[in-house]
Amino acid sequence: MNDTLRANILFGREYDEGYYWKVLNACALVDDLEVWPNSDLTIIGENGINISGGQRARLALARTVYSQADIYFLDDPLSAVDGIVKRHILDNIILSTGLLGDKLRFVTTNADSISMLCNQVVTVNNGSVSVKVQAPEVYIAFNCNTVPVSKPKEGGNSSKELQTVSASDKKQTGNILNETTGEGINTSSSNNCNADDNSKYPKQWSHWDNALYAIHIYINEFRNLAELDAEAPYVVDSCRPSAQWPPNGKIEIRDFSMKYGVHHGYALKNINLAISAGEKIGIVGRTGAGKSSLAKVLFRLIHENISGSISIDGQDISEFGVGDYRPRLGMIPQESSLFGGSIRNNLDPLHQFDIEEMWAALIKCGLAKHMLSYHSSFNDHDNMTDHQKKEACVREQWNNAGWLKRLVMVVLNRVPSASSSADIRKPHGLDKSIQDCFGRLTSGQKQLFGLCRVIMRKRKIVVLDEATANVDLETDKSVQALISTEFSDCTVLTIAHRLDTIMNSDRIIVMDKGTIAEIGTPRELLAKDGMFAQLVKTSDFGQ
Ligand SMILES: Nc1ncnc2c1ncn2[C@@H]1O[C@H](COP(=O)(O)OP(=O)(O)OP(=O)(O)O)[C@@H](O)[C@H]1O
Repeated sequence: MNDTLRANILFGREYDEGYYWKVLNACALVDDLEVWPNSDLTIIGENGINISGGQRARLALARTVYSQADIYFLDDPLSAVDGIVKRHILDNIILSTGLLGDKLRFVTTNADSISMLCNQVVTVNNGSVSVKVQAPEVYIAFNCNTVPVSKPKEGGNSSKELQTVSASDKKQTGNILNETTGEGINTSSSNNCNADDNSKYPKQWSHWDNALYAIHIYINEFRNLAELDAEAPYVVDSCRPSAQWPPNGKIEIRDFSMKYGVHHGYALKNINLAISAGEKIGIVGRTGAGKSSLAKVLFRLIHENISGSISIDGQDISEFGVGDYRPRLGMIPQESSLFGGSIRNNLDPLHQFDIEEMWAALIKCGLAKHMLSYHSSFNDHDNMTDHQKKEACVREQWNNAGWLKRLVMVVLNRVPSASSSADIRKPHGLDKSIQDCFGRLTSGQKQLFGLCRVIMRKRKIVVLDEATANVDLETDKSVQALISTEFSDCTVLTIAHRLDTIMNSDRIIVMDKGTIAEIGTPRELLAKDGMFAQLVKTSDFGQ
């Protein structure tokens, strides 16, 4: 909700100060409060737009823990946080030593290191289910000392100050974009919340209250849009990138600092960084450390309260219009957005690519087989020969062509052979709606679509922001292998909590409180035995 952090956690329940701070501490949220202008009374935007992915996940966890239910379903609650915070949450919430220690807990996970700690493991594989009852591994509590137990200094608790913040907390364009395309928080369910469509609202609210609340949000959204600061110009006629820009992908960041608002702490503080063309960089750090903020400034999503410069291949990026600049970089965000409509329109809304390119990308990302699985000729797309795949593309092109294009295809001898009688456009070609082909997409499948889009566009600089956090380890490995072949000559910046994802990087950056705390090859950083080594020790990778 567009309300304070506290209201988002209480969610209509009474404020029990002692238990509330216990929950905040157990969710490792106390540290985060230091950089927010009004501690736990800071307004977090609709869908948690003002906070990081890991902070959103921990807020949802705090809400459900605060509700004191008897039975908990925690849907992959730890995938968005780093190893140290993960341990903290296991100790303080999920395991027998934690706040939920005496409750029945169902936890979905793709990490063996977590299932090892459970009494029963239900494995779901291709629709079949197996159950194993086990003695949980003895867990040695990890003393991470990350969070003070006391509540932080009382800062801006007066409603007056609250008003000040909400009035000055104007939205950035990037946030509005995120907000209109984002999916909102997946809260874990508890028996104190309505689990239906109204789960967003406190239980005691009537439908009228809900309707009024919705209208309130609607009006506020318009107000926010009206108050939106003008972005940098879309196109600057005197400085336009050539079609091939950037030629190499070398990045230089000098003395760069950024705040999300005048009342906020620094999200990025005095960043100095030189990345060579083609280098593969892993970016890690505690949740809220500034990793996504670094990606945002690279895409020029933040315009105010910034200082310093960023250049790519020697060109200061602030000199370009944002409309010219942003599409030159590739990005797979924490949550890829898809919209209703055909697969074709989702991959290529501007109709810039031909069908072969789209199919090739879908095949590489392992999505094509879903689309073809019902078709008799292509029951198992993985088993199709290259020739058959090519035939499928030609058939698709033929099916979609008007008479003139078919004529051109005849002249170019690109007519589908009689043997490829399958009309793959119907019912499972690119014009099929995403929903019809995939039903409800998993977050992992959405990410694969994001990858598909980037593969088609072949950018020299690609940023992956927790792109594979929600896919299982095996898929993550194949995605990483795909990235290393597809983007071998590109500069790739990979933000990840899961260390397997970035262990093969040329260099690793460890971020901490908006600064670059460590930088070096994985080997150098391990030998240094600093923050990176600590993250490795606390991660599944370390085990
Ligand atoms: N739009 C925003 N407005 C205000 N503060 C923000 C906004 N986005 C992020 N922040 C704050 O900036 C800090 C850095 O956030 P960022 O998203 O860069 O962290 P992160 O390292 O990517 O975290 P995570 O691993 O949880 O995704 C956090 O304290 C966060 O609360």
